[in-house]
Amino acid sequence: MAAAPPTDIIADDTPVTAGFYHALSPRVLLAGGAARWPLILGWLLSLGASLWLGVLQLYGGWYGFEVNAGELTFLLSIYPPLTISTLWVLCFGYAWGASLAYLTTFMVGLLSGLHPGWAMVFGLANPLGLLVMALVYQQVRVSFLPRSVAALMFFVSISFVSGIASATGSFIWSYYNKLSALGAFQAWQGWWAGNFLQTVTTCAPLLYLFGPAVLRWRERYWPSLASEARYRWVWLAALSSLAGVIAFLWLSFVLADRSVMAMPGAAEQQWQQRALLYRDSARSVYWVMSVLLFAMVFLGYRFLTQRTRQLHQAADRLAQQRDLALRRQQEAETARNALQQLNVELAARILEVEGLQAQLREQASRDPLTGLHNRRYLHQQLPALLQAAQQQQHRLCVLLLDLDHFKQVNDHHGHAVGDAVLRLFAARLAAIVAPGDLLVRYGGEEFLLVMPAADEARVAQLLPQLQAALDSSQLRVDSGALVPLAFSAGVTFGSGRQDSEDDLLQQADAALYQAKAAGRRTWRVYQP
Ligand SMILES: Nc1nc2c(ncn2[C@@H]2O[C@H](COP(=O)(O)OP(=O)(O)OP(=O)(O)O)[C@@H](O)[C@H]2O)c(=O)[nH]1
Repeated sequence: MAAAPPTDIIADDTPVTAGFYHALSPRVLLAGGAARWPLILGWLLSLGASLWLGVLQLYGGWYGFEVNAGELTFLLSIYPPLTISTLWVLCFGYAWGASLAYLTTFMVGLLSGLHPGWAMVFGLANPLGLLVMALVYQQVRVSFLPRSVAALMFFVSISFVSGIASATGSFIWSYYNKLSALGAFQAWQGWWAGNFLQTVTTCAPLLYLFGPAVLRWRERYWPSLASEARYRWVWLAALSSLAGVIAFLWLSFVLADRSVMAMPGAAEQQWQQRALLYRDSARSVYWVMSVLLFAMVFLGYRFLTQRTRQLHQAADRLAQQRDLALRRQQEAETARNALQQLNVELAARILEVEGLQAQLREQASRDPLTGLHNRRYLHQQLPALLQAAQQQQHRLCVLLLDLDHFKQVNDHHGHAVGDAVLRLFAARLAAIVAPGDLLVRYGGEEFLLVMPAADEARVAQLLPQLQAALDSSQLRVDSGALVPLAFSAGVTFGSGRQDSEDDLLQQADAALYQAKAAGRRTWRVYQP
């Protein structure tokens, strides 16, 4: 046995197993489901049982219990097929139970001798009552499993309204059988009261005991969430209930009135009988009205609480969505800030990298020993200097300077002294360089000086000045000996034609060769 749900009113997404009306439509059934055939077989068996019970009743001649309420005597009608079809309506949907009720009543009507046309109309009574029940349960979402006092009270109230709607069949019956007014009145009383009591006393316990298991079985093969209550047909449910009540009142009074008027005789005793009939019928109406009033108030209350709860849930959902949106916004803000920070850091890193690249470029163009630019730098700069000289139509002066007998310095005093000599020579050279001149360490002990604006006179002044500076440098080694420092130089001003870089370098080299050949510590100018 399933545990009782915590409350009989549950949110919209409550599953069918909690006992909320949710029709298993033929469309769903056609779509499949492993238990499709067992379900159809069950329905056919129910139809067979209904017919069998109906026919048994017909031929057994038993239609219910006779009730004596003072002057009112009526047959409390019992109709077993109604219980079976009500259970089908609640557990599987209106169509299942209504079709079952209609077919059974139609067949029983035919067998009882009703004209087929009348039997067709007669069969509609119970489906009408079941419609009221299905409609109310669909719209006001209260569990039809009577597993709480509230759910049971609700079930009783709906059974009453449904019973009255089902009792419309009694008029067809009375009309067709040409019953007297009193007979029709009795039939009507017995019919609705019977329907009502039968539903409450049979369906409620059966639903209580077996409902959960049946719904679990259904849920296993056709899992579905109860559809959302939209209150679209609440007015219809309310109207049909109201129509049932009005019909009940009207019929009670009209039928009682007709019954009394149809009573024969005018003796005192007969008048007394009439009065008693009126009294008893009025009393039954009061009772029923009390029950109805209670049911209406209860229904209205359930409806309102349910609606309020839904509105609360909707408000909560909205608040949650708003909070979520706010949180998202804050997260986006944080992400944006972080991104901006990253951008700033990235820009700083790019600057750093650019600085490092410039540093690397600078390092790559420098000679680490002397700190002068290197040959690589010369080849980067010389084309521009040459082009500028050619455009301005002046001669470019290129000097190639080479230390004399430098190998001996290395050999006699060691490499460290050789390095010191190279640094000293570079420093003296740098001292005579004018802005705009280009000085590089060209090779081991070779240096190249490009002077865009120098002429022979300037060279003739500069080189002796450089030798003098070297002579006065007095580089003394640990042994106390002075290291002799002299250089030779080859100078070119070009060949007078369109010289290339290589031409100029070869010319300077050739002039240097001549200077060396001339005994060193001298310089020569290239003669084209
Ligand atoms: N200490 C030191 N020696 C170097 C460096 N670069 C080249 N040398 C040396 O410079 C010397 C050049 O020798 P040579 O080409 O014979 O020239 P030289 O001895 O000066 O002879 P001439 O040029 O004909 O006067 C070699 O012994 C190289 O090892 C350097 O960076 N440091």
